[in-house]
Amino acid sequence: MADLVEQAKKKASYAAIDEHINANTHVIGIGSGSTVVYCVERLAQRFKSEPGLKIRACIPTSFQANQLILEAGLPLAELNAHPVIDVTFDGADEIDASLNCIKGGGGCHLQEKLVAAASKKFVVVADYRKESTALGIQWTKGIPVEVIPMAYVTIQKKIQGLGPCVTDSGNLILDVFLGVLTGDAAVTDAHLKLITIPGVVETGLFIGMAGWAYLGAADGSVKTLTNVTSQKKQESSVL
Ligand SMILES: O=C(CO)[C@H](O)[C@H](O)COP(=O)(O)O
Repeated sequence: MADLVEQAKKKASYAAIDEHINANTHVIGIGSGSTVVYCVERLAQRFKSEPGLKIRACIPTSFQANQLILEAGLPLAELNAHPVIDVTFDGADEIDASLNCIKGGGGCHLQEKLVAAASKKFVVVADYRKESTALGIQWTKGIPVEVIPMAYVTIQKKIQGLGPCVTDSGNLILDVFLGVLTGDAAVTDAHLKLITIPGVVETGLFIGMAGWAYLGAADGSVKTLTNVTSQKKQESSVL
């Protein structure tokens, strides 16, 4: 089982890198979690063996991603130096039919969302366990919500989340279960309900950002899902 899941993560990651990295890809966002490890592995293989690739900068979304980039010998840079990213690869905790995602199971969703929002293309990589018809079915631990420490108790009274854990930005994470979110409107409502509370910095709901999802299956195949509306919105929002 564990081997099948790791194989699925690897196959999905390799397919995503091979389809989205070419001679015109210069700035790449690197997400966080166990699946993107394989993206960085494949990226480094190609960077070292294909002189035609002109990768100038890899932008991390966490301390973990920072170290992955450094250890792979890829060029590390920060978002402030490269505010427009060609493509970002990231994992997800759950992905619905519109490619809306719950992210932040690793506590990195604030920086992940900043990098995703600066990217012309946002590509999600995951294994078969993450695909869902509605958010909240597969990932039942709740939506990760990043809050500033001073507001932790007042916010917890309002939304009854479980936590906290400390993020790379020095904030706290509360996990808030709002039930099963069926359809784009329900996902947006849940995000708005949380983000409008004073002291909430970001939610783990990534709405209309992912244009592609590569999902590794247990049989070794990779399923590709696309959302053309999100692709266009994402590309136009960073230009
Ligand atoms: O959002 C994330 C971290 O904040 C991760 O991308 C998400 O938790 C998926 O991780 P993994 O690839 O290990 O399943």
